[in-house]
Amino acid sequence: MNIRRRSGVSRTSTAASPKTTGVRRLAIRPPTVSRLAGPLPISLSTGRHSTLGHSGCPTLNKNTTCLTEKLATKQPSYLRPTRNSVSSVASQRSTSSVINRTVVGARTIAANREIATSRTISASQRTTTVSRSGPVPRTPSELVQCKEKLMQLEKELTNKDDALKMSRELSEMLKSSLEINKAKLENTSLERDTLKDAVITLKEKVEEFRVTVEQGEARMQSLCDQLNEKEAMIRVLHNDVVDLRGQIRVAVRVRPMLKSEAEISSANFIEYPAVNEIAVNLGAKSSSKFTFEKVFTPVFTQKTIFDNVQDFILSSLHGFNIGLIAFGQTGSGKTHTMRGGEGDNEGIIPRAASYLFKESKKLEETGWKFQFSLSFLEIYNNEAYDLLNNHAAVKLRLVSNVVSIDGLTEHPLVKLSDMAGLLCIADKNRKTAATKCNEYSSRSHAIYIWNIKAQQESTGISTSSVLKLVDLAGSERAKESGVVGQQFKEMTNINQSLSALQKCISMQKARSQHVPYRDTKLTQVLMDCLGRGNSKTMVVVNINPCNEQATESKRSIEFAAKMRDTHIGSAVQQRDL
Ligand SMILES: Nc1ncnc2c1ncn2[C@@H]1O[C@H](COP(=O)(O)OP(=O)(O)OP(=O)(O)O)[C@@H](O)[C@H]1O
Repeated sequence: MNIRRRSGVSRTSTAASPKTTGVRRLAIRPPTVSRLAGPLPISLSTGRHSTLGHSGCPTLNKNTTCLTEKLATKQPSYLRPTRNSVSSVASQRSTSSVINRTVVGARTIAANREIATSRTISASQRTTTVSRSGPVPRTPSELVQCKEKLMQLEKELTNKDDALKMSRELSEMLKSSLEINKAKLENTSLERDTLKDAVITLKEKVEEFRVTVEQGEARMQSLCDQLNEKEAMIRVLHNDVVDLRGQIRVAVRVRPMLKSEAEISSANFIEYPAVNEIAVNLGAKSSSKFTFEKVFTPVFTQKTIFDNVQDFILSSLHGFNIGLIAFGQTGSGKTHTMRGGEGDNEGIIPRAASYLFKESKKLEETGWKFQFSLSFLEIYNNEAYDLLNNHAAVKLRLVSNVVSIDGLTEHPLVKLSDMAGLLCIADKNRKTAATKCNEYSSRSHAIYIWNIKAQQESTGISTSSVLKLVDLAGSERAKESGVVGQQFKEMTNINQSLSALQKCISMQKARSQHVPYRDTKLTQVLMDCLGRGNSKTMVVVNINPCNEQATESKRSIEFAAKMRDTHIGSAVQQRDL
């Protein structure tokens, strides 16, 4: 009976439709609507819970029922029905008792399920005020719908629960990440402070270093200035020494007798009374003694010869024009002295190349920079030819007392091996010319012109100078040699040029206003090395020791003595403007 009375109880949801159920809306205040979302097994007349749990729905398990009972006993006041709702329910009781029994059973099951699941709903979900209940199911299909809805709700609930779990986990992760970041931030702040301190220390050190560098630079500049001064002083002293030995220095070199000569000749007209003295004895009545800057006896090697001329050659790097001339009769050893052979037999020209490269490297350490270039000129029958350009003819011009050679090729010398290549070309061109004319090489003057440009950035000084290494033609006298025709012409030209050379040097000695440099091609080419303001000259007179050549040898020595006595004022360094 109790059950029947209670079976007329309508649902307590706020969403219950009074029209359908005949139950007036209960004044239920949220907050935990989700708990109350399904129909509850509550007797509206007594406010007590339904006891239909087990009997109304056999499938309902015991636990769920107990839960329902617990909930019902603890039902809050806002779930209790009003008086109006009770009377309304009573009027409906008889007509729908059967349905209600079923419905109530179903509602109890649903409510129990919902209550059971609602316990896991989060606090946020509990605040929702939406009612999930619909009209009370009256038919089995409605019941099924109700069940489906319930399942759907449960599913949603599970999903939300999962989402909540994930949110919680995420929140935990974010929390821990926040903690880590906080810790990191604190570390970063500490590091930043440490770095700030380090930067300040570094700045101080940089400043100290800058000051030290400035002081070092000033010291270095001062040392460089001192070095430059000393280097300039050394140059002056070096050139003073060279000048003291004479602006025109004359040396005599007597070559040894060749094996072939020794078989048919003897060499006893030359004597060496003292160091740097040579005596020529052509008989009891004709004996002469000469003194020179140097007398190189036959025992002197190619190396010792060069050692004696290298300081002279060095002056060319200091901005002075230098002329080193090999004079002598045919076969006296001029080419051997200047060009020489291979290895130990190398002459002055290849040795000068090595020396200039070596010395220029040393001077580069004091800030000097050098540029070298080379030209090879040949003068034959008073005409000039380029030995590095297929023996092409070139023209000499004198402009304001400065010689310029039109068409003469100039070849840069960057490294020592460049010189060797150019020497080969020159030798080849000379040989080719020699095949056309017998004894050609003895009849021509070969002039190796080494152009030197120097610059010192720190002082702004720049110089340009030239080193001319000359292998003159043989100096025989035409009349005495008895040659005729082409050979006579050659010999005449040779002797004219050699006489002009001697004349120019003599007139320079006499400080003549007019020195006839223009007279021959040879003197034109050599004029900047023959006593002009910035020049120094050295003549090596080569002597054939054989008695048969005694007269010609004596003449050569006398020629040398005349040049030796010539005095030319001190040389002046050739500075660029
Ligand atoms: N100091 C020396 N030691 C050994 N041999 C030498 C010496 N000087 C010259 N000779 C040799 O003597 C010969 C003639 O020398 P060289 O050709 O140099 O004379 P030259 O004066 O240049 O003659 P030319 O005027 O005909 O060119 C060569 O065979 C050379 O090798």
